[in-house]
Amino acid sequence: MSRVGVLVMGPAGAGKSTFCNSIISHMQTIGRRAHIVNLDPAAEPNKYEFTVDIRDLISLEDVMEELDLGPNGALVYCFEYLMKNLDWLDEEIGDYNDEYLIFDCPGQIELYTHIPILPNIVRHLQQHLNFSLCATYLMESTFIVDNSKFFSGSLAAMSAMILLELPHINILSKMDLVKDDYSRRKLKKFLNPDPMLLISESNKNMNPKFYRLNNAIAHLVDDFGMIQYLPLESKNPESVATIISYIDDVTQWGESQEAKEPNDQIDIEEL
Ligand SMILES: Nc1nc2c(ncn2[C@@H]2O[C@H](COP(=O)(O)OP(=O)(O)OP(=O)(O)O)[C@@H](O)[C@H]2O)c(=O)[nH]1
Repeated sequence: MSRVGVLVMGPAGAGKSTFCNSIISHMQTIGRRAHIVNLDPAAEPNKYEFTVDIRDLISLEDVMEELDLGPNGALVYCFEYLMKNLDWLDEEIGDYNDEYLIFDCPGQIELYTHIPILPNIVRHLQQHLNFSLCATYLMESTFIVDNSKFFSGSLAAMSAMILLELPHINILSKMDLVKDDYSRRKLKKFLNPDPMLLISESNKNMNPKFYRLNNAIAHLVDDFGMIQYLPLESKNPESVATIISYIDDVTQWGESQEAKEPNDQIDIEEL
């Protein structure tokens, strides 16, 4: 069997590291071997030890200091450096066969929009290291309680989907923080969204230019037709297990399971 890799992506603070840790803790419970590969050169100390850590190759702090770069420029430099030293990654990942590797990615959004570095790393993992990969993209549910923020977040998620061309799961994280009924009902609409319905509900009193921008993005999301989300509460083991079962489906880990229709089986109220 090839190895399974899960890319955990999303903007800063979306809950990526917490989700990685929850996956590890779930895997420990069910007796599956899993490891975190830290791809964030500015990562903080983590609950679980990183099995592979980009900071052993290069650290953001050193690059900022030595090359006098800001954090974003330094991050791009770190990834370009990683691209030139992929043999380091090969060696570190080495013999982790039949195991589950979780790639915790940095939160800089440009990595998922226009810089071609992540796609190159993805191709390397697939073609050189024989990984079966799944991308997850986390978006914090509390940020997107209004339609405009939902559209802009979905644009970023869509951009990651197009850039990476991987089996992809979009996730609304920190669902436990959304407590009032109105917001929960609203978020339910976002799980399997109808962009044209959402834009028709938008406040017509908004600035006309802003409305036209939202309308244009809504049409893009609608044309693309593949934006859906799964809800996640990282501290709820059942919620984490559900997401892992979808990852297993797309990476074909273990015995093939019956295909599931996302969101037909998950309801916010069930969380
Ligand atoms: N209530 C709640 N808090 C969460 C959840 N997931 C993450 N958090 C909190 O959100 C904050 C940010 O979480 P991280 O996991 O560090 O987010 P990240 O995306 O890795 O952040 P960066 O590495 O800075 O990009 C932390 O304080 C977490 O405890 C969740 O499901 N529910």
